[in-house]
Amino acid sequence: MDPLSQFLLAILFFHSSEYILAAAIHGMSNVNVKSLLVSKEYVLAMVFALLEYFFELLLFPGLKEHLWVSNLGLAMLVVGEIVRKLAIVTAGRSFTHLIRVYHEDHHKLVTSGVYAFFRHPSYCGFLIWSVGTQIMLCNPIATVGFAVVVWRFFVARIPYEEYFLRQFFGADYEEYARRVPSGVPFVM
Ligand SMILES: C[S@@+](CC[C@H](N)C(=O)[O-])C[C@H]1O[C@@H](n2cnc3c(N)ncnc32)[C@H](O)[C@@H]1O
Repeated sequence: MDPLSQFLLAILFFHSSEYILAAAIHGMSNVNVKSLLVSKEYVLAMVFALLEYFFELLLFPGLKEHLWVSNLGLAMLVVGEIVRKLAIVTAGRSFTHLIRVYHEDHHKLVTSGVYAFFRHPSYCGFLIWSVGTQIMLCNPIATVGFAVVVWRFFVARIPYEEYFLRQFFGADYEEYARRVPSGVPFVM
């Protein structure tokens, strides 16, 4: 299969599986179109990626013929998808797409499975997945762009999320955070 078809399939699989998992874990009545995780910024980024792909295919076709680069991107995409989905399944009802700011009884601190290796496995997985999509398309500009934008997004999000996790789980979260790395590069 060519990289463009793989890219379109990867996007379709990622979003439909996010929706299906959210519905399976939280119930159909608790999911809506937002569970597809498609924001305006995200659509713009993907349109930019496609424009770069077609522009370079037309002007520098040789750039798109590095099979090993495409396969490296495909491998990253698969690894990222697996890490993220393992995180969602492991955290179960504790995993919500929106960051919880109030504690609910069924929200338990998860420290097992992939959470024993990283505090933010789903973010780590998404970072690998998103950069992998661009390496697979042999898109040099979008590869750097996606890495910087997605990384910056998580750099801002993680302290906010952990502020509430510390409020909910106190010393247990402190001890967990001391022991387990974030999983996102350069985030302690
Ligand atoms: C989109 S999920 C992301 C979870 C985690 N940051 C990750 O990358 O796998 C965000 C929700 O997960 C919850 N959460 C994050 N880490 C958690 C943990 N170790 N145990 C339980 N809930 C957690 C947060 O309270 C938040 O509502």
